[in-house]
Amino acid sequence: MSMSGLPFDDFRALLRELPGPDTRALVAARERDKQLTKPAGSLGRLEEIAFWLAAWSGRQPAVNRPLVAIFAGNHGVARHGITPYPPSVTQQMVENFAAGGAAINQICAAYDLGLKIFDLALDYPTGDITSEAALSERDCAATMAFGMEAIAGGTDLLCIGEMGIGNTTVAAAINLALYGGEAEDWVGPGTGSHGEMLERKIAAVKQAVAFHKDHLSDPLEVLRRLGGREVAAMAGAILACRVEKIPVLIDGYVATAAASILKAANPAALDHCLIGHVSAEPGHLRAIEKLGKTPLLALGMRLGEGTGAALAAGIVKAAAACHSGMATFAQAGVTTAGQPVPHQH
Ligand SMILES: O=C(O)c1ccc[n+]([C@@H]2O[C@H](COP(=O)([O-])O)[C@@H](O)[C@H]2O)c1
Ligand SMILES: Cc1cc2nc[nH]c2cc1C
Repeated sequence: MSMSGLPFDDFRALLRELPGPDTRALVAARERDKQLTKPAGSLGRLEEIAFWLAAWSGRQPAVNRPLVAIFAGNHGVARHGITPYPPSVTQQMVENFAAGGAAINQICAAYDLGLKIFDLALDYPTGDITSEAALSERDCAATMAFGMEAIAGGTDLLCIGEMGIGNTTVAAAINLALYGGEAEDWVGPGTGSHGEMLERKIAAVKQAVAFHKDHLSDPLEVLRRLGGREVAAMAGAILACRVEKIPVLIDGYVATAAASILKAANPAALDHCLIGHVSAEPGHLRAIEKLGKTPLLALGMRLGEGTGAALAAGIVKAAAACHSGMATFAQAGVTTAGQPVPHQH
């Protein structure tokens, strides 16, 4: 997209004019569903998923090129001792993804999903959100635009994942800014912060939101000040999918925080998205409820790296396959529900 005026202007315009669902494809899917060889409604949520795919892809439900995108970033706030792992682990895990050794690699192989990793200036952590903005407006907008390019190679279902030591602190700060409440409502263990480390994490989130408090009514300012590069890129990718008619599965606590920025800017902005899995991170369910969504899976995972979304992609693939592959009653010569058969004694 071309950048004109202030760096955020194009995103603000895009967020105001988001395309709606394709009602023709939605009606066609509802009609087809009625004819499939199953009792009406018997595929439960799989039917809803098929309708959602139709509405937001604009065609008969199909998942032929599912893709997991992992965005990786590093965070200045990590210097406060708020996470048990050093920021160098972000780069090391990026290498592990490339070598095929991470959990997400195995899930992608098991479910036949593509995987792309986008590492975002890992040697240059974002600003420490407790005392400065994470990103300049120019950097934030450029990173959102970069995220929009994640789908350039083509996909028909995007799973949004991330990797970034310290980013559950950033996600908690975003949620506190967007939704209020107490820092304790939004801060959880992340990779394993407990005791004094968890107290420092809570203090950092409080301090960050207090420091930026006069600038948090604008969701893009929340992203720029309290977010990070992978968070901005995820927001951009979700937005690009809306424009390109690509349904989206959102992963855990951090990916949901990125999505929440868009929802705060336009209440309809996440209608093309489902939450793949509710993380064990305690604030995740609360954040999902704020979005008015119901996660597809609850497996007690708290890994990130797109794993929850990727597992849910298996269900979405199955929903599309049922909808598009099943025979109709007429094709299979199966009798439809009609008048009740007289009761025989
Ligand atoms: O997405 C989640 O629900 C989630 C919950 C806990 C941890 N993570 C991952 O753990 C990393 C951030 O944890 P932390 O403790 O360093 O903030 C980052 O790489 C995330 O992908 C992710
Ligand atoms: C090892 C490790 C793997 C991860 N994957 C996503 N976040 C992660 C954080 C750590 C620490």
